[in-house]
Amino acid sequence: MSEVRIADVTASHNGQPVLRGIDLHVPEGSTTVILGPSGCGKTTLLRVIAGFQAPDGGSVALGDDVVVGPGVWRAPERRGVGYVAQEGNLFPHLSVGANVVYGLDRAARRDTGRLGELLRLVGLDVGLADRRPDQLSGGQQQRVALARALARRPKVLLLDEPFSSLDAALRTSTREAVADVLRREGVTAILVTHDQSEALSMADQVAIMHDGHFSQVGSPAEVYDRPTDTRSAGFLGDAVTLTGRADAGTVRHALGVISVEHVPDGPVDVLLRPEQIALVAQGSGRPATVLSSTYFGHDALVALDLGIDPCDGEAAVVRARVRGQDVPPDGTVVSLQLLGEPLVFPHAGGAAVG
Ligand SMILES: Nc1ncnc2c1ncn2[C@@H]1O[C@H](COP(=O)(O)OP(=O)(O)OP(=O)(O)O)[C@@H](O)[C@H]1O
Repeated sequence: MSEVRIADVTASHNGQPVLRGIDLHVPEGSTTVILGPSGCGKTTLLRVIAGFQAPDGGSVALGDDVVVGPGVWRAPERRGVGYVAQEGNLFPHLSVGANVVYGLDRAARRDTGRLGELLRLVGLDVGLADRRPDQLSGGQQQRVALARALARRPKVLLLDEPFSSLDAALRTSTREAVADVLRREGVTAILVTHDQSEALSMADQVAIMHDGHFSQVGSPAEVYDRPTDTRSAGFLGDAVTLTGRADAGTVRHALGVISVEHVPDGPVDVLLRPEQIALVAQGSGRPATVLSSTYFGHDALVALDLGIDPCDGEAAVVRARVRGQDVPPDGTVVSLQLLGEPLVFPHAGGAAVG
């Protein structure tokens, strides 16, 4: 396995720019998860790394090997890149075993020990080797696709929304099995997903993509706790954005007043996570009225009406996260308290200040 270094990669489709200067370092043996809205360029980046699409500029190196760059073009089959697509793309007419060893040299294809090892590695019973893919569940098919990609001992593994076609329960168990294989085998992997919990639970590093570039790259905790702008914050986890006004070292917003440093006077956005808003005993916090709740079992999000926000003269509504058994009925008047420090950004995007 090798580290991946991507430098200033640009790419387009039919003359339309899609990737606008991508830099990324994926350390050897680690998993980077790319998260971003539909159409922002995630698959295009994987295709450039795999060699299915030529970039307009920039370079990609796998270990010491530059596979594409100025004057360099390595064919996809010579890059040592494994690719697992959304649907697995198994050959429907071949058995599971034949799918896994497809593309290996003749000796390796005959080596049933190696086939058994690969199937066990991804948590599949060796007895499934003679079945056809349509005789397996969706989750089993994705594991076969992973075994096939790992069979060639790739330098790097690319996974493009590999769990998106699976139902919730199968998705979680397949994701855990794949994460376990990646860790145990020390695989260098880049995984694309739309699923925030997938990103937070599988990644050593999360890269948030918007409009063909990364707006933030960092550890899951960094990206969740210290997003660099309100858009990235909204993309990874639930976010509450309040308008506020900075004035001589303080920011006034709908839930109170906070002290800040280095924030120019004027309008700001105040960013919180719903778990930073606590419902406390009546009369001991800022009053609010429960509008509605969305129940998730272990927890719930409660929409709360704060009335007219004096900062902008508009109705302010925030969402707080509470335990599943603590959901207040709609219409109840509750008291709110802020936990921890909110982040402050210049109004309408930009880097965090204060
Ligand atoms: N073969 C193609 N020809 C023309 N345009 C394309 C082609 N493939 C992708 N695009 C366009 O390039 C942009 C980026 O597409 P890409 O598939 O990389 O996005 P994505 O972030 O992976 O999206 P999704 O999350 O929906 O899979 C989109 O606007 C898409 O319409």
